[in-house]
Amino acid sequence: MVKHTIQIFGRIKPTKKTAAVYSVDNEEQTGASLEFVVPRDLADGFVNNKRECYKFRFQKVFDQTTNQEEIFEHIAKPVADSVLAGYNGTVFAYGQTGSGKTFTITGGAERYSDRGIVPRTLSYLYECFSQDSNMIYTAHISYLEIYNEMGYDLLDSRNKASRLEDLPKVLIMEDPDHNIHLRNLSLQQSANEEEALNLLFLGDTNRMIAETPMNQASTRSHCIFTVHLCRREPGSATVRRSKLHLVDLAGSDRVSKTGLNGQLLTEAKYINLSLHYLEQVIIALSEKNRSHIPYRNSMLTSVLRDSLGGNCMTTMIATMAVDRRNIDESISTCRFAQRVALIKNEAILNEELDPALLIARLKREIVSLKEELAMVTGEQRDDQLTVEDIQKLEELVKAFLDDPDPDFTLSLGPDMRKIQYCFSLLKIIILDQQGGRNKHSDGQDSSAATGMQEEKEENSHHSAAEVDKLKEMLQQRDSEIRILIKMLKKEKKGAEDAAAQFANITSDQTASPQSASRVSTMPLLKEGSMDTVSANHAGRAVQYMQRGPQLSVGKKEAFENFIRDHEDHLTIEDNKSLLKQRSAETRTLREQLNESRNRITELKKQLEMRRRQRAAHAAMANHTNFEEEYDPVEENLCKHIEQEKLAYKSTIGHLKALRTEIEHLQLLLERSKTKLHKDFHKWWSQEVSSVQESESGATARCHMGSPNETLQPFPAGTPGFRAPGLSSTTRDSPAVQDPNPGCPSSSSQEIRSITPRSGPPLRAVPAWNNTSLDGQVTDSPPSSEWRALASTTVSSSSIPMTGDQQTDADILAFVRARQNLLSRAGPAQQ
Ligand SMILES: Nc1ncnc2c1ncn2[C@@H]1O[C@H](COP(=O)(O)OP(=O)(O)OP(=O)(O)O)[C@@H](O)[C@H]1O
Repeated sequence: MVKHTIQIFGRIKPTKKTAAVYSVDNEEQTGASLEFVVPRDLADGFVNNKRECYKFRFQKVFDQTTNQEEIFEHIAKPVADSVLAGYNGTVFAYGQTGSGKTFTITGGAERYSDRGIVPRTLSYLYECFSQDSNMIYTAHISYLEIYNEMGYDLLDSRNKASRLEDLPKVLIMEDPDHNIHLRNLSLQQSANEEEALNLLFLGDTNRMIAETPMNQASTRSHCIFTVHLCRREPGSATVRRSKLHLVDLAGSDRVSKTGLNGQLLTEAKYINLSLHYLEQVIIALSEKNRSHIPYRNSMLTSVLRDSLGGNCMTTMIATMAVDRRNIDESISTCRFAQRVALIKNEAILNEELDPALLIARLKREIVSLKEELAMVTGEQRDDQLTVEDIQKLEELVKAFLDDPDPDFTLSLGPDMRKIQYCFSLLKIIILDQQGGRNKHSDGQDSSAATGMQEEKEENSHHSAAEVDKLKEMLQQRDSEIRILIKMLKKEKKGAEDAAAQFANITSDQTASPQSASRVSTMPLLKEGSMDTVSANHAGRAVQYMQRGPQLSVGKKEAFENFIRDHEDHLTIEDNKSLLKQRSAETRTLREQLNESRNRITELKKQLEMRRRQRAAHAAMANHTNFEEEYDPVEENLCKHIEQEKLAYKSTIGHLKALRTEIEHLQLLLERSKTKLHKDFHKWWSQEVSSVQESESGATARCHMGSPNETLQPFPAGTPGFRAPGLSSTTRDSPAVQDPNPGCPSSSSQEIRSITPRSGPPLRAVPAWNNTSLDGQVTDSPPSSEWRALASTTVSSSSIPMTGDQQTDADILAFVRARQNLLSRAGPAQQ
C-alpha cells in the first residue's frame, strides 16, 4: 500500500492583458509557492479585505511559458507510471471557465504541439506496452460526460447525436460492497495507440456535436476519460487491473459572479452544486476523524470516489488566469487546491487472480497430480498416447539428443507411458546407430528390437494417416483464406477508389492503412450528385461534406462560401499543408529507409564474401586460427554496418514520430470539418427561418397589392429568396420579369447580402452566376432546369425554389407543364 497526499500543481494561462501582480517560486525546498499581491482597492471585493498578499503552496507551479510537453512530463507521466505498475491514478483539472482545463487535459485543436495530457498519455502507455515484452497488456477506454447530474456515454459510435440527450444515458449503480458501477457506459478495447486516439476523437466529436447552447464549449459539464488497464505475465493467473481517470471539470466560477438567469442559472446551480459537493467531500476528507464522507450526493463525487481519499494516486492541476479581472477566481481556485492537498489516499496494488486463468491452471495441476499419483501407486494408465503426444515426445527426444549440454534433461512429467515410450525411442536410435555391427548378434535382443520397430512402424503408419488428414484440412483452410483475402482486397479497393475520388486531404499514399480505412468508412456522396457544382466546388465541398448528410446544390454553394469565410478556414488550410509536408517527409524517410536497408544488405554480402575469401586462403595455407587475426577490411565493413544500422533505427524513430503527428493532424482536420458542418447547419437554419419570416410578411403585403396574380408567390422559395452566398436575383435573367416591383419576394429583388447573425459573413453572388472557388464568375446558370425555365419565359411569375434538388426539379416540372397547358389554351385565357 502506498500512502500519499493528493499532489497539487498550478498552471497559469498565458495572457496578453495586464496581469495581476503575482510571483512564482519553484526553488523552495518543500515545493513551490504562488503569491498574489492584490492592491487595496481590488482587495475590497474579497472575503478578507485586510489582506494584500495571498500565498499558496503547490508541488510546482507552471508559469505562462510552460508547454504541453513539460506538463505531461511533470504531471501526467508519473501518474501513468503508477497506473502501469497496477495502481489507480487520476489527474483532474480544476479552475474557472476559460482558464485552460480542456487545453491542459485534451489539448488545443489547432496545433500538433498543443496535444494535451490525454493523447500524450495514450502515446506513452502504448509505447511502454510495446517495450515490455514480459507482460501482456490490454487496455479499454471509456469516456463519460456528466451534465446536470446525468451521465452520457461519449463513445457512442452511431454518430447521430445532435443533442446531448441523444447520447446513451449512464446510470450509477452501487453493489452491496459499495462498489460503484456505471450502467450503459461503454468500455471499448483499443489494441493500439491509433485505436485509442480514434476513441478520444470520437468522444471529443460527440462532446462538440452534442453541445447545447446551454452547454457551450464544455464549460458546464464534467468529462472523464478513463483508461482501464489489465496487465499479466504470460501463463500467470495473476492480473493487475488499474484505472487512469483524466478529468476535465466544469468551470468553477461562482454563480454570483456569472450574472446568469433562467435555464443558465439552473444549470450553473447544478454545476455549482456538483462542484460544491466535490468541495464538501474534500473538506470532509481533509478533516481528521470524519467518519462519513458524502460521496453519494452527486454523480461526480460518486464516480471519483476512489480518486478522492481512496485507492488512487491522484493529482490536481489548478488552472488559473492571472489577468486582473480574474484574480479573485484564481485565488479561490488556489484555496480549493490547498484543501485538496490535505487529502490522504491509500493506493493499493490492484492484483487479483483471474478466475478463468486460475481454473485452467488448477486443471493442469490436477492432471499432473493424477499422473504423479498413478506413478507412485504403480497404477497404470491404459489409454493410448495420442498422435500429438507421440510427435511431441519425438521432438523432445530429438532436442535432448541434439543438445550438447550434458546437464540438459529430458523432462516428461510423471507419466509412465511417456517415459516408456521415450526409452523405447532412445533404444531404437541407439540400435540404429550401432547399425549392422550389432544387428542380429543377439537373437533375443534382436526380436525385442524388431517388436519395438514394428510397434513404432505401426504408430508412424497411424500418425502418417493423421498427418495426411491434417494436411488436407490445412490445404482446405488455405484455399478458404485465399478466397477471403481476395474478397477483402476487392472490397478494400472499391472503398479506397471511392474515397480517393473525394478525399484529397487523406489521399497521401504514405498515410497508414488504418487511416485509409478511416477514410473509406466515411459516408460518401453518390456519383452524379454534384453535376451542377463546378469541379473546384466539388473538390473542396466534398472534402468537408464527407461527414455530414448530402447537401442540395444551393446549399453546397452556400457551404462553399461559408468554408471560405469561416474563422477556422486558415487553420484547416495550415493543417492541410502541414499534413502534406509531413506526408512528403514520410515518403522521403521511407526512401531513405529502403536505401539504408539495401546498403546494409550489400555490406553484409561484402562481409560474408570477405570471410569466405579469408577462410579459403586459410584453408590453402593450412592456417587454422585465422578468425582471430585482425582484418582491417572486415573491421571496416562491420563498422559501416553498425553505422547503417544506427541510421536505420533513427530513421524508424523519425518515421514513427511522423506517423503519430500525421494521425493527429488527420484527427484535427476531421474535428475541424465536423465543427464546420455543425456551424454551417446552425447558421443555415437561422438564415432560413429569418428569410422565411421576412418573406412571409412581405408576401402577405404583396398579395394585397396584386390580387390578380395567377401564380402565387411562395413565401420562402421565390427567386428573390437566395440561399446564403447563392445567386438569388434575376437581374441577369431578362426572361423573368417582376410582377410586383418593390415587393421583397418578387423577382426584381436585387442582391441581398445575407450576413449571418452568427458565423462568418457571406458575400452576395449575382443570380445565374456560378462563382467558382478561385473567385471567377461564369455566366452559366446554376442548372439546366434553370436554363430551360428561362427559355420557357415564365412571365409575371415568381418561382419558388427550396434549395432541395429533387423538390426544385418537381416544382420546375410543374411550372413547365402549366406553361404548356396555358399556351395550348391560348393567350386569351392566360
Ligand atoms: N496554456 C495555454 N496556452 C495557450 N492557450 C491556452 C492555454 N490555456 C488555455 N488556452 C486557450 O484558452 C482558451 C480557453 O481554454 P480552455 O477551453 O481550455 O478553458 P477551460 O478552462 O477548459 O474552459 P471551460 O471551463 O469553459 O471548459 C482556449 O482557446 C485555449 O486554447
